[in-house]
Amino acid sequence: MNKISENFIEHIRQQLPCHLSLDEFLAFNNKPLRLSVRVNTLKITVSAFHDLMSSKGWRLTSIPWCKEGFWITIPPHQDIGNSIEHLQGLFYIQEASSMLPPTALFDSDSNFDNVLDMAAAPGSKTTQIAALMNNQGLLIANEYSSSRVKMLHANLVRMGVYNAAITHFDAEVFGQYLFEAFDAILLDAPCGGEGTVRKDSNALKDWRLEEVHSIATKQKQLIVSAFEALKVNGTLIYSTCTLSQEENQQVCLFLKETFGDAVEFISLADLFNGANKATTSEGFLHIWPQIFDSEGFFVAKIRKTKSVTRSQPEPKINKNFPFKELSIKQEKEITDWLLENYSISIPASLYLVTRDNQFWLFPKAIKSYIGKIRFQRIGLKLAEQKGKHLKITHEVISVLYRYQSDAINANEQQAEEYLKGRDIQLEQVTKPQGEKIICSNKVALGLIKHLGTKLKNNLPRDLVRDNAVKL
Ligand SMILES: C[S@@+](CC[C@H](N)C(=O)[O-])C[C@H]1O[C@@H](n2cnc3c(N)ncnc32)[C@H](O)[C@@H]1O
Repeated sequence: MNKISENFIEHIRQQLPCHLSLDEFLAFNNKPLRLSVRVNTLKITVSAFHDLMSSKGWRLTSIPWCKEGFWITIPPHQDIGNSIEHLQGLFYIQEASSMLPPTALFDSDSNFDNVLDMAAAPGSKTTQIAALMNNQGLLIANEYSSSRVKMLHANLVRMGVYNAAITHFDAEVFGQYLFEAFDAILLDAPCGGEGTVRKDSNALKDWRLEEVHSIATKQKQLIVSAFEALKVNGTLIYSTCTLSQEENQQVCLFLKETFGDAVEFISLADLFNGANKATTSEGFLHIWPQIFDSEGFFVAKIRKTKSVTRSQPEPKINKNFPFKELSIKQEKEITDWLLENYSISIPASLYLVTRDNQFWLFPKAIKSYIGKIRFQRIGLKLAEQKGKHLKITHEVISVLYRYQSDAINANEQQAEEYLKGRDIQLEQVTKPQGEKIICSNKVALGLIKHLGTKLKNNLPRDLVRDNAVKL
């Protein structure tokens, strides 16, 4: 039994809609969650993924609000988080209700040139948004916690994202630094996590109303910042994995009180078949765990109908940007090197820059944001100059490589060995072939050096997984 504070039960009794039963709510909070994954269409199609994983004994059931999302039943003892397919970024283990905010943002085939994800780590929704943008335009992913920035970056690389830039701020700064600058913003706010008790049995053990109020104060500051950073006609999604109205409806209503009719709530009642079962009178989705047998969640969709007054003056612009664009000649040299040695073409939406002895690929759409805010990391690190030679990075292989017949296609045993950081012995001795890309299921794993007798492992040490496993 999950420990649920009596104070919380009393509090939620007052807020539970009258057509839902408290007993059922408590019973669902003690039910294990259904396992769900989202297919990463930047690396594999849904149908190819379906075929691949069915062959490993998975049964996939579609999630009604996400075309790429599936509840899965899997054979016992499969460690899917350490599987080759997971480490390759073919899928993200993501709770079904957490797929809703990006779906709500990209509803009715919306296409955005620039998106801000204000509280992004570990990146489940950032990587979902990048896939919905098909890696085009610009996706700024912000995270306040330093250790979580690292996870965010690792997930962006694993999932093959190249249209992103990472910032590392308290998200309150965006309204001031990037006023009315984004077509679309997701504020997946830090919250009390009351909807997560099915995966975190202690989530409701020490619940206190004062904490709810304190988090709600922060959420109000963050939603105001988000709204100020939104362009006119832009779309804001506000979401949480908590249930109290203080952190949900009341935060959105506070935004409306602050900005009046510049704030329009867009109803989510028709987002998917059955959404109306969880829709509030304002058109928000308030997902109680028993409605769709999921985590508890809240999603609001907000449009900005007109410009608002800046609450803080425009800050001084920082002109010191250490990266320089390449000359046409240098750019051609690097592009040819990449194509000839690794069969990688640079996508048209990226451009090359250099700093010290490094070469990077930035999304072109970043140009209008440079100097306005400090970035932690932009795009992809491509290569480093080592003497006369260029050394390619693992991240470029992982993100940009598309299968070619001259790659080494590892079998599952070899792929597992490779991800464990081991060399792969060859059954037949052949002529050494030098540096090559090794793939599994035609998706890159990384680099090896073909020595004739074995494939020398060149996976970066921080990506070695002792527990990597073939399913
Ligand atoms: C609900 S989680 C985000 C989950 C993420 N969107 C995902 O789908 O993977 C909230 C995140 O906000 C971060 N955070 C907390 N305070 C913040 C602040 N003031 N500004 C920006 N991010 C903040 C937390 O560290 C946490 O990573």
